[in-house]
Amino acid sequence: MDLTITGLTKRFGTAVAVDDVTLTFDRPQMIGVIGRSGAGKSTLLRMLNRLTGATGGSVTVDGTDILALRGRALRRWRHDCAMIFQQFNLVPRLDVLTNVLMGRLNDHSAVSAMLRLFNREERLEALAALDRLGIAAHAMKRAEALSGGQQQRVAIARALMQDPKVILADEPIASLDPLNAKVVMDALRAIHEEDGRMVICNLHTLDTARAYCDRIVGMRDGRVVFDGLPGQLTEGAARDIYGAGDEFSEAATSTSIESLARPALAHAKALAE
Ligand SMILES: Nc1ncnc2c1ncn2[C@@H]1O[C@H](COP(=O)(O)OP(=O)(O)OP(=O)(O)O)[C@@H](O)[C@H]1O
Repeated sequence: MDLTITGLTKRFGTAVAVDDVTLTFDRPQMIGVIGRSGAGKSTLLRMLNRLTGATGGSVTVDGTDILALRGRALRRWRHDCAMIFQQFNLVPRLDVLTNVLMGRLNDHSAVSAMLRLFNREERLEALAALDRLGIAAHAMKRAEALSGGQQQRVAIARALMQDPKVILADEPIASLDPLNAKVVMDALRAIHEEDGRMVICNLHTLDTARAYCDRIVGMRDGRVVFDGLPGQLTEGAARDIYGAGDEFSEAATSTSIESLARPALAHAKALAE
């Protein structure tokens, strides 16, 4: 899979949120996008799945112009490109299983989804996705009864129901404590490694990006100011990205997730239980 972003720009009035960004992702890596608040990370991701329109530039996936898609073709792309949000975006009063089945909304009307008209095969698939994330035991609970880390895993299971080629995760751990952050990042990493899906993950924190990502893109004031391997992200490079002076401290961008060897999903599940 080849995702090519060329000269991508987004203006809100006179403010430039994303400024002439050019990036090529030519294989399904796990990519971290880092930068301080307001750097343009969310806007970049939202343009990729067309939640936000672009002001200029292009995005192509295997040669198809994503920004020109309409109707059925746009729905198909959104199906291929699942999005995970900081605030999980579950339906709090619905049970976990139905929330996961919502990942199939494209194949059902919203009405049949609310009436829970999913077939047995889909329900088993949703349960399997929850099991993979270590939370099948919570399938019949209301989503709002789960902890933040569990809710984010429900959101990941919902994304898996789309069988996406790309998972866009917009600050998926920003609302979580370090242990839950680790469980969620382990799950995203395992999904990337085991399924070969591309994961593009906005992160506030350097250490998480270094520990989990194959490639790191640093943004500052809407522009890409770093694009390299985790090992190339030196303190000097980090200073450039965060626009910090001598007072810069990596600790200020740390989630305290220890840079442990990445466990397989089964291990992540055990950790979470
Ligand atoms: N809908 C909008 N209307 C106006 N300005 C916006 C809108 N969305 C984003 N912006 C502005 O665009 C810039 C980039 O915002 P964006 O949310 O993409 O940054 P970010 O790096 O994701 O930040 P954070 O980590 O805080 O989410 C900011 O200056 C923001 O205020």
